[in-house]
Amino acid sequence: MSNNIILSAKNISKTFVISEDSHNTVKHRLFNLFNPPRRKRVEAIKPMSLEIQKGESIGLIGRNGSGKSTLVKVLAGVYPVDTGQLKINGSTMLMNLGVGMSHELTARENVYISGSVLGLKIKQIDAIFDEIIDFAELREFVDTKIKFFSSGMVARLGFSIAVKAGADIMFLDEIFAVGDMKFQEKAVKVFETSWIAGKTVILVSHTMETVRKYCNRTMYMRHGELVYFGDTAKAIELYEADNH
Ligand SMILES: Nc1ncnc2c1ncn2[C@@H]1O[C@H](COP(=O)(O)OP(=O)(O)OP(=O)(O)O)[C@@H](O)[C@H]1O
Repeated sequence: MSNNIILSAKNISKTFVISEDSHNTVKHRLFNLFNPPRRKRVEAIKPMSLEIQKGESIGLIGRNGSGKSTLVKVLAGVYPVDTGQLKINGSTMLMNLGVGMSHELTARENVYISGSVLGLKIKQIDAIFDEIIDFAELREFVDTKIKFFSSGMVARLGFSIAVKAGADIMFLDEIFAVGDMKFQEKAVKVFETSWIAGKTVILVSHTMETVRKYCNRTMYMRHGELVYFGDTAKAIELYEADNH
């Protein structure tokens, strides 16, 4: 892998097998004993190859169900690939509605666990702990189990950890869609500071303005296929043309 390439994927794919269970009442099940529910294959990620350079800010767009979340989960190592190879040259962090957070643990415990997963030592986490909690505006809830948090509060905690502890590659799945307006403004501000400069970011978003503003290249997905990966304006144009 060349020095500047932080992520390289060759022919990766991911298929889910789901059962189309229409037999969900007792009556249906009894009358269909010999006619089990059918299994359906969903090719969430059709074979694709891509390379991302260090420091790039990449947009990921596409309609609901086109495979965006599955792709970031595969690239972040949450799901194993079915085929192909994935090479990552650094630490990764996936931020969406609380993925990676343990709901039975408190905000404090989650900060320490996420920090260690990101490779920080306890002392390093101690040093940024207050900043994380204050940025997330969760001081009052620091010792509350996050299962009692709203989804926006969980997202705020995840985003604050990302901002303060940071991984080499940040996957941000619809982070601007969660959190209240005030927090969204704060999240956007982070993007406008130098934070984004040293990081490699993959931003999943349905808001074209955000993608246009912050992403130097963009991937457009349709039905699990990577239709286009390149210039952001062109990707948005293709997406909008398909959805007219
Ligand atoms: N864990 C899973 N098990 C089975 N099928 C799944 C799973 N996760 C996703 N899928 C299926 O894979 C396809 C792609 O879903 P995915 O969530 O990646 O789309 P998306 O582009 O992120 O959608 P959205 O914009 O709504 O978030 C969909 O058909 C979905 O039903």
